[in-house]
Amino acid sequence: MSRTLPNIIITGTPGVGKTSHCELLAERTGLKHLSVNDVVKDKECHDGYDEEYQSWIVDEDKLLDAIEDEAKQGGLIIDWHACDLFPKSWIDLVVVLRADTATLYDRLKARNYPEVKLQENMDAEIMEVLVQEAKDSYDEEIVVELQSSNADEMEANVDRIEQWFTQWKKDNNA
Ligand SMILES: Nc1ncnc2c1ncn2[C@@H]1O[C@H](COP(=O)(O)OP(=O)(O)OP(=O)(O)O)[C@@H](O)[C@H]1O
Repeated sequence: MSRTLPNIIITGTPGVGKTSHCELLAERTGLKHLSVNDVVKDKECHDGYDEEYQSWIVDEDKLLDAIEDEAKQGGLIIDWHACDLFPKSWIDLVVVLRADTATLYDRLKARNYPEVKLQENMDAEIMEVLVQEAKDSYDEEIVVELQSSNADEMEANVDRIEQWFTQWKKDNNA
């Protein structure tokens, strides 16, 4: 069964602005902001908490089971710092947000991240880990890389994704 609404992944290194983009986009489009972090916590899709990294150890199979029904219906904006776990057939657009390193450093520092986690995330952004993961996991034509270092860029990104959504609906619900 084909979806009447698309599923969009908004991904990128922690701190690039995924949540901020998803919230704004959800308001504008009526799509549902699916914070994977919240699903992992609320539906206990994890094997415990890693104190050193201060993050959940995600059980990907449980996570996929938890969101499968909703994803198959469509209409989700999936907010997560990884993208390779979601089946290709679920996904219509993958947005990889980027931020310049000085900006990202300040954002992560402001969160009081443990040093090891801060360094790992900075390295991931510099090495373009998420861009590569997205390109390796999905057809290149559905992967878009957008800058998110300031408010103007965020506004322009949300406008652009909203336009894509309007076009998708025209193309798929004729
Ligand atoms: N384009 C932007 N312009 C200005 N500030 C931004 C922008 N994007 C994010 N921020 C700010 O950076 C901080 C981190 O943003 P946000 O929580 O949206 O990132 P995230 O990618 O969702 O992080 P996480 O993966 O940890 O959930 C917030 O304080 C947010 O207001």
